Amino acid sequence: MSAAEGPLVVGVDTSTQSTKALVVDAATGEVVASGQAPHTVSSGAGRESDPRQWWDALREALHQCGDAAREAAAVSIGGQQHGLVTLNERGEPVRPALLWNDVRSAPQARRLTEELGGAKFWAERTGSVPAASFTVTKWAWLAEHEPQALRATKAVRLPHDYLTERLTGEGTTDRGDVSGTGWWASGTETYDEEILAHVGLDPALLPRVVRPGEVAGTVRDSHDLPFAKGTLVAPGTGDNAAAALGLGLRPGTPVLSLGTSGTVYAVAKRRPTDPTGTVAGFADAHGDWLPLACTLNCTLAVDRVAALLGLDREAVEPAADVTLLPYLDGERTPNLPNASGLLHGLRHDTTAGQLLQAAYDGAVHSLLGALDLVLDEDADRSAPLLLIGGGARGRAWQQTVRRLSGRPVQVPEAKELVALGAAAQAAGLLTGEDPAAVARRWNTTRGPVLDAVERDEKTLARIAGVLSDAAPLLERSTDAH
Ligand SMILES: Nc1ncnc2c1ncn2[C@@H]1O[C@H](COP(=O)(O)OP(=O)(O)O)[C@@H](O)[C@H]1O
Ligand SMILES: O=C(CO)[C@@H](O)[C@H](O)COP(=O)(O)O
Repeated sequence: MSAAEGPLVVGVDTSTQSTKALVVDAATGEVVASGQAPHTVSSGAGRESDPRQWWDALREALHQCGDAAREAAAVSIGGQQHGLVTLNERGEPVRPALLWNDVRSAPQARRLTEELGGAKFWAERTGSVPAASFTVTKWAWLAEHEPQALRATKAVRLPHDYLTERLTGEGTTDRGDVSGTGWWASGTETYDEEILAHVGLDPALLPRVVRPGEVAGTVRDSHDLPFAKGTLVAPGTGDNAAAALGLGLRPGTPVLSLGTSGTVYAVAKRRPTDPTGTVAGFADAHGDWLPLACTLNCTLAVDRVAALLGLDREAVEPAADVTLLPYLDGERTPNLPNASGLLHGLRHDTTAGQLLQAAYDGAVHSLLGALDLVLDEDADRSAPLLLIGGGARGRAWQQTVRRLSGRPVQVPEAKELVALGAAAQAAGLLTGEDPAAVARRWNTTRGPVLDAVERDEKTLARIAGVLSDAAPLLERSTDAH
């Protein structure tokens, strides 16, 4: 037996690149054991993963946790948002999942927006104007390109739903993750029958939306994970909503997450409805809202630039007048799904380190541009930004965010805030507490605060100028994609 004070809970983050599992003492928040296993994502025009890999990675991550995982009294799965998982009558994937960063459905996003009353209609109805990331556009893409796969589909799930269902045997989701589908009406908190009918998706194929604090099910008999039959399973949620829980986030505190995606968000009491489409009006996993802006090019794009230059990711030099828009995967914020990377201002004396710094600047510029839009008017604009995700460990990321935001930056010591948030949700099931209050009790935001420095307005203005002048080029796709 472990020496934990309280019951043990397991929190999982099944994100784009890997699945991470934490075994956490529900009384103290101490991480008793952890594990991580990678997934593969297809390259080329699309971004797809086989959902069965997520299960295998979960099994491997739990195996790394050793005996502690066997003692878990409750478990919760947080996962990458938006991915379209299509299952046949046996619950097997019909085809690989289409992921959030697959921009092939950009034409469907444009078409659906126009066909159903325009951007304002979508923002009012679902909280968001659908971009290529949203599940509804992926379903429309499948209908057009693979009608046979559509016909074989007997259940539609999100990534976290898929794993939860394999644990419990029941098709469930939660309000946080379902709010990123494009077929959930955020005003009424129900599936939107008009939108579903428009895209030819039978609501019977969709999972039940479990309420915050409700049990999604219990671990069933036949599985190959170390959990005992009957272990409680929490609703789970999307990864950003899980991190919000994991930080015990209160309204108005901004978060910047640097992972495969870059995201900026805050908890809000008011339901977001941004008709420009910059801010997605997600629900959180708690009963409030999570206005959020997301970029497709963050740590992977900058690491790629470093690799091309043959540099360590920390080998930056002050960026001079060179601008690099690192839109290697197309971009969502700003909405340029066909874009590719763009370099401007290269001179004989430009160094590789300056080019690398320019990539960081380009990635952070997009996120900070959306920061004011996700905050309510009464939010304190001088409060520290909470910096999380794998990139938050990097000094170059930290310094770039400080310089371009002009705000203090707090870097929590806790590394896996998505998995911690899932663990807090599982703990809340056992104790009846609000999961965000559990996370506050665990003191998950503890970590150094880096003072504010003067905001680098010159660099921000230069990047904005290149972005605006290069608009026609950035809207054009290259031949290969
Ligand atoms: N010490 C570090 N400095 C900078 N970046 C890092 C560091 N450690 C990990 N990363 C970056 O973090 C990314 C993974 O972040 P993570 O939040 O786990 O991603 P995701 O949840 O999207 O799979 C990797 O792409 C890597 O570039
Ligand atoms: O699409 C979004 C948010 O809308 C992404 O944030 C995904 O949820 C993927 O997350 P990571 O794998 O980067 O954590």
